[in-house]
Amino acid sequence: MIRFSFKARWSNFPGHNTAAETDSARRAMASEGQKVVLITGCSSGIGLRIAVVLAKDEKKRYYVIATMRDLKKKDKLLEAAGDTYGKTLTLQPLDVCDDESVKQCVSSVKDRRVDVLINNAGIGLLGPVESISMEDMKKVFETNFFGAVRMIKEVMPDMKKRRAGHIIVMSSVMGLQGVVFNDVYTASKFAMEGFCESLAVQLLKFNVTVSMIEPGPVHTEFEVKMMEDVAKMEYPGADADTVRYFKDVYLPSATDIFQAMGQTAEDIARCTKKVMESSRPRFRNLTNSLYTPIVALKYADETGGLSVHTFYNLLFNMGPLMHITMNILKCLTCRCFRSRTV
Ligand SMILES: NC(=O)C1=CN([C@@H]2O[C@H](COP(=O)(O)OP(=O)(O)OC[C@H]3O[C@@H](n4cnc5c(N)ncnc54)[C@H](OP(=O)(O)O)[C@@H]3O)[C@@H](O)[C@H]2O)C=CC1
Ligand SMILES: CC1=C(/C=C/C(C)=C/C=C/C(C)=C/C=O)C(C)(C)CCC1
Repeated sequence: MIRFSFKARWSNFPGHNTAAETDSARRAMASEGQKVVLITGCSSGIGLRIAVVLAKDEKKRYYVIATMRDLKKKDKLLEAAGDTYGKTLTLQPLDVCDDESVKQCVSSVKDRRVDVLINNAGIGLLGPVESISMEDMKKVFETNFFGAVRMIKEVMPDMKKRRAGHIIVMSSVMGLQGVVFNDVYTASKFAMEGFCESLAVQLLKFNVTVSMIEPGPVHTEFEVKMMEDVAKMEYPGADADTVRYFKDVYLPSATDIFQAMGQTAEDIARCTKKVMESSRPRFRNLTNSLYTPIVALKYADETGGLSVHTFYNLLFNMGPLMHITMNILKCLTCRCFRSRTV
């Protein structure tokens, strides 16, 4: 079992909200006409990049409240944010798994006005189900599903009252299509898709928009933690064949797919900004067109047979072919090839 991230108790961070940090974070205020954007999980990866891209908006249209559960990890964000910190970007502690932390953070926002909520915080979980404890599975749901739900519950009533707002959720292609050995992570993203698909209808009546962003593989800490964990994990409870399929069949294919199809956090941030700025934001937003055919399979055959058997064949019968295909794809999509042809 491989866990990409970890949850920590809010109260375990003595330095999480020092007076100096809070003062400096509060010095900046949203100017009139600026949209207040609250983002969860900004210590690294996609959340960090979205915060920076929005804070650096040329027209200064956004006032970004970048949040993270451990403010000791703020340096990477502040370095990337440069002189926007204290102007269009501010920092707040927030653990999406902690009721009190969520309430405190939203209450610290002037008039509780969050125009755009970006639910980005998330953790992964990979490996044979037999080897994963129920506790670890619950952590994934507590962060990816209940964490986002907790945030939505806190900001939604004010958005409904104001008849304005945009809720954005960092889902995944795994929110639309199951992927072998990602059973629990996939389930948490499916849960989010179902929750938001239902909520979007009610919220439309209040002029509040809901959008899902569905990236495929993205090169972030997520991938780094995965590779680190793979090297040291054992799989108690899983039989030798299953462990072999996971380590020798799935992992090499997943590595190929990351290399060939992987996007950057900057790609996802730009896509998210585009969704925010659209006059009619779409509900679903795949960030990687290479994934469209994979997701389309389930809509082409409502019995589910086509996707289950296609993925089975891709993984177990066409592994070497997939390796070659992914390398060709990697070559075709790499910037150096494009710069030589354009
Ligand atoms: N990378 C990928 O391939 C893809 C990722 N996604 C989704 O994108 C989102 C961001 O992931 P990514 O940037 O790749 O990964 P990272 O691991 O780089 O970032 C995850 C962020 O979530 C934070 N986080 C985790 N638990 C909590 C919590 N309880 N409260 C607040 N913050 C928390 C982490 O904080 P800390 O540093 O404290 O752990 C970190 O800032 C996730 O929802 C993920 O599921 C979707 C598709 C593909
Ligand atoms: C192995 C394999 C696949 C793997 C896909 C992967 C590895 C996707 C990763 C997505 C991520 C990391 C999403 C995060 O939210 C496919 C394409 C389904 C085809 C069948 C074989």
